[in-house]
Amino acid sequence: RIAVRKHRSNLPLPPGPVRRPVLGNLFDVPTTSPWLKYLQMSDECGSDIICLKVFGTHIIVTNTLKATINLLERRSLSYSGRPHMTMLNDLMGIKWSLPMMDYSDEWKGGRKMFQHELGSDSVRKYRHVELHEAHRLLGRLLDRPESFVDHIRYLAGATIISIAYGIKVKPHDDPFIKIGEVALHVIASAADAGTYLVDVLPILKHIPDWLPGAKFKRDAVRFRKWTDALLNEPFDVVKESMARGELSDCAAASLYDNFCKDAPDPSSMERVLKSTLGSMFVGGADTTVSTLGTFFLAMVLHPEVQVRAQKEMDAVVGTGRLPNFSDQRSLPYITAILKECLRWNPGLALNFPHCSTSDDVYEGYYIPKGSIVISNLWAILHDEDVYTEPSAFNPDRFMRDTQLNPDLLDPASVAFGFGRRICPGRFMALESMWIVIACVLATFTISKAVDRDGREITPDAEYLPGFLRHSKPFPCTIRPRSKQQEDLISQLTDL
Ligand code: HEM
Repeated sequence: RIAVRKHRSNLPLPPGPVRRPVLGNLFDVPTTSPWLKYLQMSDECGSDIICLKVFGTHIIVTNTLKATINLLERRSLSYSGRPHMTMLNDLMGIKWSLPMMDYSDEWKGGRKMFQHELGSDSVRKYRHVELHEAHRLLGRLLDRPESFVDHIRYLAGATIISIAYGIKVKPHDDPFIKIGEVALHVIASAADAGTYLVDVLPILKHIPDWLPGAKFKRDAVRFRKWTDALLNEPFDVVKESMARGELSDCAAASLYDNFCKDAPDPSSMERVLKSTLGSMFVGGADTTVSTLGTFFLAMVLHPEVQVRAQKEMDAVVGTGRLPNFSDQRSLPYITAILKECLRWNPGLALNFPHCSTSDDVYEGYYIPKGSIVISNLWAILHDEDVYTEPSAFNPDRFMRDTQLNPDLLDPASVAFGFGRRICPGRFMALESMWIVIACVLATFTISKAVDRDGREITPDAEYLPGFLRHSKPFPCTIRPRSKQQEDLISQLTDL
């Protein structure tokens, strides 16, 4: 049943499921594969924008590119806030981080610093770090191919820690990598909508810690140790290196020189610097893991794609060296694979929620101030009017003749969000993922694992629950393509 409700503004809210008294749509908020359920609601309502109401809060979901761009980009001034999440912001104290920060001058200061280091041009100065970490990944894949997911996670952490803080992590068991992994894990579990009742009823944050129902407060104390460590510990190392005059070639050094050194109020700029670096760490340590995991899965399931990619690689790079960034233009099919990974199984199926900061009217519907606005990225990236057979993994869709087709919607313009809150790490993420995919395809063949009876194991291509999507663990075989490729890796001097 569909409800069209008149609001006091006299205009209807966007349509949505019928509301129950008091609880509203509490039981209509989907917990599994919400992107599919929201799309279904949208079809049932005959509207690309729908509304659910939970305890007085309006949740607006945009299911098409048109509606998303019209709200989050064309009216970005009114749609760039973030909803307040009591568990993360107040109890775990991560309101210092850019993704959680409200639209404010402090947020603008952090974005400016981000842009200064990781903007489309400036990010190029960190290519040597991305290449170095890609090489280290190859070495690890040679030694312990079965742990490929751990290696990708290590790569993501090591890359961002090096770029942000100039810290070269240890080859194994690095304490900063550990901090990143645990902090990201606790943030992800606290961010999952519906995990903590205190997010729905913020008043609960005042109940005493010892009450049986106050487990969330004890969780928050435990979690906060890790998120505080993420913010403070690498920054302490930066300060020590700076005091010794040894900090260079990283975002911390460059931002300190450009924003803090001669600032009228250096200590307040240093606070922004610290939280910006922490935001790089938070944003960068787990996101690329999701898309690179999808890449390994896709290669196992689609050997024909891998064969074609390796043919392109051999024709351009040959077999006597590894690819580097200067090969990018000559390797369009490798780029097409990355685009298809972002589209086929986007890291975030639903965009990080925005919050509207003024009343608005869109296509005759009333959108009240304070609404939570969620864009259904998965629905946009699986729109069959744009991408034929959207559930198929087919990088060729991005090719025209032998080049990239500029007319097909680039998944990167969707998967990283929209408007003023668009992911500021996207250029770095794209560069880092591209070089990893290129280096892996140049040196290894990824294929199905076989069971004890010699039968191939086909992964079921399922994903774990959570707002950041990681594929369920699957076995696969990762072997060097030839002795020559194995030697190329063993001879790398920067491992
Ligand atoms: C495949 C990799 C990645 C994906 C799919 C991704 C996706 C996203 C998305 C969808 C958002 C929300 C945008 C919005 O609200 O409209 C976001 C925000 C953000 N991302 Fe990424 N991201 C990736 C990598 C990174 C990296 C490598 C960094 C850091 C270097 C980063 C840092 C951030 C930050 C700080 C925000 C919050 C921005 C704000 O609220 O102003 N991300 N990302």
